Amino acid sequence: MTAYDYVIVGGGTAGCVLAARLTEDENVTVAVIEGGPSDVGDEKILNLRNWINLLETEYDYDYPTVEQPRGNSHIRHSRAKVLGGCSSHNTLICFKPLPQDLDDWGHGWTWDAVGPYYDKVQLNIIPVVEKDRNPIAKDFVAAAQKAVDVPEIDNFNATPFEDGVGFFSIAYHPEKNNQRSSASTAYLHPILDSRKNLTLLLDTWASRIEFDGNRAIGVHTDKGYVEAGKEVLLCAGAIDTPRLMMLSGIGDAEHLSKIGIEVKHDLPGVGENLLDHPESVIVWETTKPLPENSVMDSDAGLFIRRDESDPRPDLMFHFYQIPFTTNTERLGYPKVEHGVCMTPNIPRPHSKGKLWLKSSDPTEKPALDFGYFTDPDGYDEQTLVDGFKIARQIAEQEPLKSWLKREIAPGPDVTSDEALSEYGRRAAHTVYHPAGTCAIGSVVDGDLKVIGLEGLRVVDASVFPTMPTVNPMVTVLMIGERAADLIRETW
Ligand SMILES: Cc1cc2nc3c(=O)[nH]c(=O)nc-3n(C[C@H](O)[C@H](O)[C@H](O)COP(=O)(O)OP(=O)(O)OC[C@H]3O[C@@H](n4cnc5c(N)ncnc54)[C@H](O)[C@@H]3O)c2cc1C
Repeated sequence: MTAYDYVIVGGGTAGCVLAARLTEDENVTVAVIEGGPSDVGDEKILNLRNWINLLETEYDYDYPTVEQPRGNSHIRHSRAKVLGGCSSHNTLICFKPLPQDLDDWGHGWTWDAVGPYYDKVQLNIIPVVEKDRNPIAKDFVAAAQKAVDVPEIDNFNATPFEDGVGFFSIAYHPEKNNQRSSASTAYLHPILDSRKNLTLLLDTWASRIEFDGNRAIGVHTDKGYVEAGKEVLLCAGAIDTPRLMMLSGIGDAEHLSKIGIEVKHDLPGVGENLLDHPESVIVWETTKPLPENSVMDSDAGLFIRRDESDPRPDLMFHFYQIPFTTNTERLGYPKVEHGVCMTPNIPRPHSKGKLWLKSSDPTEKPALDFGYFTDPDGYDEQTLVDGFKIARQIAEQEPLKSWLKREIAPGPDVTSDEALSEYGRRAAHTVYHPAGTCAIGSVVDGDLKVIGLEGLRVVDASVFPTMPTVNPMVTVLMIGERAADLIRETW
């Protein structure tokens, strides 16, 4: 058995940041327990455009959902099993959170306190460079400006925006064959050989946290026990962090007792508040094959603000220069050889769900109920309906219009709000942003310490009390950076 000052569970997006920052002090020892393999030299991971081919492979924990009576029960939730976590597997679209997104959080997590951490993030975040700007994506940007009267945005991270269209900022290296700039490549690769105080325990699965009274003192894994002299830091992500906590007896006492887990600490918020960005899809066949150039086939997007009482946008679209037809093909719509799609999503959904354990078996995947489209005010489904209507306005506008041969799904005959909602919910997908299941204020305090216990913090997307309007990875990186400072304050 070996002891370290800090034991990090999960070498993912936040875990890599913490590991790198804490080991800047050579007197501090850190072990990272990571369920997946290294990404070093693995072209399948490092080649950003290959992201779509990683779904449902050995790099993906691939979580199903429970039946979604008002949504799509077939969604597979991809979660990466590799060093760098989802930042090694995702599309690396990078957004600084909007100020109000953080001001909503409380407990010391305000824009003023957290915003400055953006400047510390080490990923190579840049607006898509000219060589990667596909002509049809450019024409989408031009058409959207005209159709819905929004400004073109050159850099979404320059200042907070209310609405707009443009190419995304993406963490990548155009000079290195468009390689991914992930939490692993940016924070760990440069120090892997030199930091003797950093130990990576790869292909190792954490199954239970050990306690001495109320203090976390180590972690049991499939390869043995790892002792933590100072703290255990949970960075296993919004599904696996609450799962590990519950397997360790931390969670709703009634639920844990029912499945035969000895209750260590009654904390009903664990696994509650399961958030996501749901989306749907509208697909067109194009008149001809498209030019090839791109960073990762979804390089541009649009934000719309319908509610003028809030400065933030409330409807977002990704524009794909490939037909993303996983869900439409299942519904019987044709597969097309050349096509594009727009995926309207709900930046601040009103529906939310929860996750729980089906049994005390640590190998059994938890039950995920996102509660998609269950909000009683119908806000979420109306957002998709509005999205389809706006998408069609854009498709009718030159210069995009002449690329498009026909609408494939849902098809031009589907026009009523009811029919668009029905289609939109059945073809719904996830933007792959689960969060919120160990929220600040209910499971952790403002220092990210698990409420009522010692020596245990959560540092990952689980701690979001509410969903940021924008894609969340940069927010997770900023949480990692701030957590490192909160921990260093105790030295
Ligand atoms: C396909 C896809 C595309 C996405 N695209 C974007 C995007 O373009 N922009 C954006 O902002 N966001 C995107 N996201 C979301 C974003 O990547 C995540 O919100 C963020 O990376 C989550 O970070 P995390 O640190 O919470 O968890 P993760 O990065 O998932 O890290 C968790 C780590 O813990 C490890 N782990 C889990 N359980 C255990 C255990 N018991 N023992 C040992 N190790 C364990 C995992 O292997 C993993 O490495 C995408 C996600 C996916 C899946």
